[in-house]
Amino acid sequence: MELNKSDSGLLLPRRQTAVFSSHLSLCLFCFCWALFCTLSSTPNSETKNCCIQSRDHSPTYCPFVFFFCPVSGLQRCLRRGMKLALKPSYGKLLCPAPMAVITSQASTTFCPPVPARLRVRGWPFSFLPGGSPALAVPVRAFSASASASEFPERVGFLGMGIMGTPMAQNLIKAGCDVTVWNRTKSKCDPLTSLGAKFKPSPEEVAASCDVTFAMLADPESAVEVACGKLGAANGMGPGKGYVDVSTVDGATSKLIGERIKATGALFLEAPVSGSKKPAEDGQLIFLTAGDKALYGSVSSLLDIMGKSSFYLGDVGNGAAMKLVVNMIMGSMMASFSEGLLLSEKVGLDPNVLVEVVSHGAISAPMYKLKGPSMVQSQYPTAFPLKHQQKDMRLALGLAESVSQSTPVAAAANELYKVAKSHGLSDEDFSAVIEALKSKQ
Ligand SMILES: NC(=O)C1=CN([C@@H]2O[C@H](COP(=O)(O)OP(=O)(O)OC[C@H]3O[C@@H](n4cnc5c(N)ncnc54)[C@H](OP(=O)(O)O)[C@@H]3O)[C@@H](O)[C@H]2O)C=CC1
Ligand SMILES: O=CC(=O)O
Repeated sequence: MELNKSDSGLLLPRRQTAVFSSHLSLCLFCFCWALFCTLSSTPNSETKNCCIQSRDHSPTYCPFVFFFCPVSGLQRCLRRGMKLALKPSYGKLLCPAPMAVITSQASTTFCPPVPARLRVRGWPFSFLPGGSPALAVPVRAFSASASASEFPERVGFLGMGIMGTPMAQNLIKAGCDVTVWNRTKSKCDPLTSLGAKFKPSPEEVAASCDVTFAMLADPESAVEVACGKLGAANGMGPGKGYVDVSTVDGATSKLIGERIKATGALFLEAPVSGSKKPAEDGQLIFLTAGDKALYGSVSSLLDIMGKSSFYLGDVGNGAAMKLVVNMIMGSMMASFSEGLLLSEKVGLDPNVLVEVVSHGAISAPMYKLKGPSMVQSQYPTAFPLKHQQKDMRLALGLAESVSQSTPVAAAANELYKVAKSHGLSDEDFSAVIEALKSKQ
């Protein structure tokens, strides 16, 4: 085919040049802005105690942060004296180097708040190393952008277990007005001592809040708390939202969603990936599906509790994604357990196996985290074994529903069942290794 010179020979390079120059101008602008911010700001009484820090607390200067500071509305958070944690993912997107401690150079005089609708998530990052986050997921790139004025006014939290407690704590620490409930009331005490309100039933929590989160053990408890006699649905209505972050199957999630939506409220399923420590550190991954409007209005809250979130469409997709992820995780842990025991039986040091694995392609944070304690037969509970077995069971049901063969997961599930029968339900799921020991 004959090529049109003006189309292929000239215009394309020109376009590239234009893109390059616009990026260059933007970078130049960022630099000037950063310089201006640094020179013109004088920490005042409102800001001098505030800082933004990455998790590694390394005091590296990053000009991009100064550029995004006014855009992100960070000022309003700073004015309220909040200490904001800039998450690693945010840092990576903004800056090629690990970063950053930014003392509050950003003064209120040059950082006027910008309305939320003008805050575009994603586009500014496309020219930075690593490309646009939008390519991978709708990453909440402006994690630090949530100012208190954008939070839903009153937030309810139902279920103060291993996960619910730190999640609610992070909301309280971020300045949200939180009301809690738990079946065992005493577990609410650490939250109320941090400033949370308490209501004696899920219904009353939902009635007194704009949005209510639920973090419950399993499908049965999730349904009971949402749809039972004093369930949250009784307190829901138009203008409210219910976000179920428990790990349940799609059918359960749909049932709860329908009950909630029948009241005129919105529903979002948002199971989380990440265990006790990520929950404490606000580093969870939300797998959401359902009402997109609710996803939008709770995004600032998800930002506080997590490092990223995925919106997956219709209710059921979040649950399915979570079950697939946990099915893989459960099989990985069972296989790792076999490897540890085999290495020991043939005279190798299982600690060295953990080290070897950590250097190669099958390296996983989970092995590094749990391996050393498994070698010592210690299983401090982060993710209870009974919940892992529940997830295997639900994942196998999901596979069955679409006739997908999952023999590895089925075998792993049997091991978790054996471990449960040995009284290990409330131990960490890494205690599944004990099921292999007792077989020998
Ligand atoms: N732990 C982890 O690492 C992770 C867990 N998950 C999932 O999150 C959910 C919660 O996990 P986690 O916090 O670890 O679990 P916990 O067992 O620590 O907490 C379970 C919560 O559910 C409540 N609950 C149980 N049964 C009922 C019931 N019948 N009626 C009312 N409330 C009930 C418990 O109340 P009470 O205190 O009264 O018993 C408690 O608040 C599970 O679905 C789990 O699979 C997801 C990611 C990670
Ligand atoms: O569901 C458990 C997790 O670690 O994720």
